[in-house]
Amino acid sequence: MNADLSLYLVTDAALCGERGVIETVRQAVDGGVRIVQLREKHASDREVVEQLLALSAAIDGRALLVVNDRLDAAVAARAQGGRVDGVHLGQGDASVLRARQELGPDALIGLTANAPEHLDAVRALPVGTIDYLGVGVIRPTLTKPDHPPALGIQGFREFAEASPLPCVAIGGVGIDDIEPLRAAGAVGIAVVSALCAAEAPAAAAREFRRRWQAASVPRVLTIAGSDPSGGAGIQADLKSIAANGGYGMAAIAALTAQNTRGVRAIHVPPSDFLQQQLDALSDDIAIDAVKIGMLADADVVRTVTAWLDVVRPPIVVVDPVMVATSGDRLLDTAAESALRELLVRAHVITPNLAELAVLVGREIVDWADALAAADAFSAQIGAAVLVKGGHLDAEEAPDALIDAAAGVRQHFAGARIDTMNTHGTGCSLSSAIATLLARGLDSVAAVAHARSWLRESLRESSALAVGGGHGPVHHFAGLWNRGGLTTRPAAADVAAEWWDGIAGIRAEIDALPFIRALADGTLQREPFVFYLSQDALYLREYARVLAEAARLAPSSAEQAFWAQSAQGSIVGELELHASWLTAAQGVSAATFAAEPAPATVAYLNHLRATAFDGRYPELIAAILPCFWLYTDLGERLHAGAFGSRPQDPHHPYASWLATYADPAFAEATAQAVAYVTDAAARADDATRARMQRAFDLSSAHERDFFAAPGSARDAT
Ligand SMILES: Nc1ncnc2c1ncn2[C@@H]1O[C@H](COP(=O)(O)OP(=O)(O)O)[C@@H](O)[C@H]1O
Ligand SMILES: Cc1ncc(COP(=O)(O)O)c(N)n1
Ligand SMILES: [Mg+2]
Repeated sequence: MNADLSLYLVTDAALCGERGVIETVRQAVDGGVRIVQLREKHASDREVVEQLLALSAAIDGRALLVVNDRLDAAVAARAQGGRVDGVHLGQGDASVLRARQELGPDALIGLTANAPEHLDAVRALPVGTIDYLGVGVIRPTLTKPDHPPALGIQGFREFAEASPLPCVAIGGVGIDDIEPLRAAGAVGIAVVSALCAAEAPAAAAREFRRRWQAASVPRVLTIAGSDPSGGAGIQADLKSIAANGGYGMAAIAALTAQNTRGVRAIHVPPSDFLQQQLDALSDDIAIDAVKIGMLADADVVRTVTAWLDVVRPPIVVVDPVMVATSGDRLLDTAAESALRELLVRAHVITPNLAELAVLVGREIVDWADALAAADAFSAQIGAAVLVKGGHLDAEEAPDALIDAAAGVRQHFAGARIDTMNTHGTGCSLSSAIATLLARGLDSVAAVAHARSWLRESLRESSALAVGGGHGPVHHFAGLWNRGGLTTRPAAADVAAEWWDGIAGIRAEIDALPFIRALADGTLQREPFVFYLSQDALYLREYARVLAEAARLAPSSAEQAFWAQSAQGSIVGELELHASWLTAAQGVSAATFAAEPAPATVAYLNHLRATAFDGRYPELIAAILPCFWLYTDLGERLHAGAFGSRPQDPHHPYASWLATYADPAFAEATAQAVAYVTDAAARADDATRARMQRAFDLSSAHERDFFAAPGSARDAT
């Protein structure tokens, strides 16, 4: 059974009040009710038949219609041309076997059940006698005064698990029961008072529907053409649906032989084969949204239109594909008038500028003109029109959603992304919108969300290397980046990986006698002065390397950052000289040999060689350990690591300990880490690997630099 029972309205004339049952149902169906049960306990058969006919007209195929108990009225209403889909019977009502016999195999027949013996009775019936069970009550309710004991969510779950048939939850269901009931296996929820007694049944239904949709994965069908290169058509649609949280299905309307450069051939299978694909789906699967793309010719368009009229999917998004990005025609000119019949059945259509011009039958001169045309066309077809500005000759690539009937005129601004990879953007966008609508977003939110997803996929498209023409967008860029699946990691992941990668070196630094003695103040004056002199020599050259990074920086912000760091490094050198002179009092002359020690030379040679190569990413990766390791060590020493006592006025190296715990230095380090790891995240694999090597090497040099002064502890 494929019937959509998700939001099931049971009528109650008393609760509908002056508005009446017919009008209440009309509004509730506007809001997304999928099945209506006329429940009329006291009216005569004749009156029930009349009501069914009126309801059938008001629903107009947008939802299913069944009648409670009155099998004869259902048969009579059908005989008078009403669309009555079936009956819902209680345990004491007419025989389900007789109902099946009189209404035929396609009718929808439901049965109320709430006890284990009811399930035994159902199992004893021939397969196909009943389509679903109405299971309840869930909570005590006034609309069924003689109701059995309430099942609650857990009782419903146990019942549904034991049931051989789909179960709709009924009786006292409130909006907050939707998620738990869906999780408990409900195929739908039946509501009486929350809709019948609502001040605005459409709005109430919309909210129920939204909550229902949000509680599970929507089933989204694309009817479109195949693009074997995977960037547009069916293939793009399925990726887009998956990337946006839907379960994707595809009925192939046409096949193309195309790649990123153009379309070579088109093959259109007989339209009755498309019909078979569509029927196979709708006979078995409740479809939450349909996206329609390339339809090739008038026969195909008419097949889809007729199928929509039977199935009435709750969401229909049509991308009126006429011409591919490459300029090739994807729809017969003869099919354009048939397309109009399809568009009036859509909820949202997504023409690009050229397609909009064809649809309105006139030239579009500019963006303002496009909006005016979309406004008129939206009123004409009764659907929302998303005009796409991808083909504008402008710095901006704006879109606008215009729904004349609903009074929606939403502009979406966005700077044009500098890329050739726009193959399939229209297909991908419309599928994303269909999926997000099916997830319960309203149209403006769905478009906004779909656009920001598409923009990210466009920005990241360079990660793919597909063809030499207009390449595809990277449908899963966001997902892979966030899930750590990608070869392009997030910056934070790079930072974590690199830092972990030097864990061994960091442990070796921590274990150095120099560090330990520095921390607890037992370090002799001589190795300390040696260290200061080497640090001063180092900083002078480090400043030049930083200046080189500033010269190579790709943005002025980064340029300024490295230039400021260079200046900071020079200031640091001058300060070291001053403290060195103070500290050196009483130190033997040999220690003042202001020649760079081997470890200093080695470190500086590595930095200068990297700078000389002129590759900015590697250079800043080589620069980073001096920031990062010092900040880390300084902060830990400041916090008392290894017995350091920075607040102790008698600690001989307290001022040194303070320098490296400076918050401004920590801030600069965070910025440096961000620049470097951002660059690494954006880089290709080979560059990122070279960056990490440069970073690792500098870290090892840091360790050797700390090791060089030796360990002699102060004897005093
Ligand atoms: N270079 C680009 N930068 C940003 N957005 C773009 C770019 N090219 C297309 N888009 C967006 O992609 C979507 C598809 O638009 P468009 O190219 O006009 O339609 P189609 O792909 O059907 O020809 C729209 O949301 C549009 O704004
Ligand atoms: C099978 C098929 N369908 C549609 C398009 C249009 O692509 P776009 O999304 O770029 O307009 C295409 N090139 N191929
Ligand atoms: Mg398109």
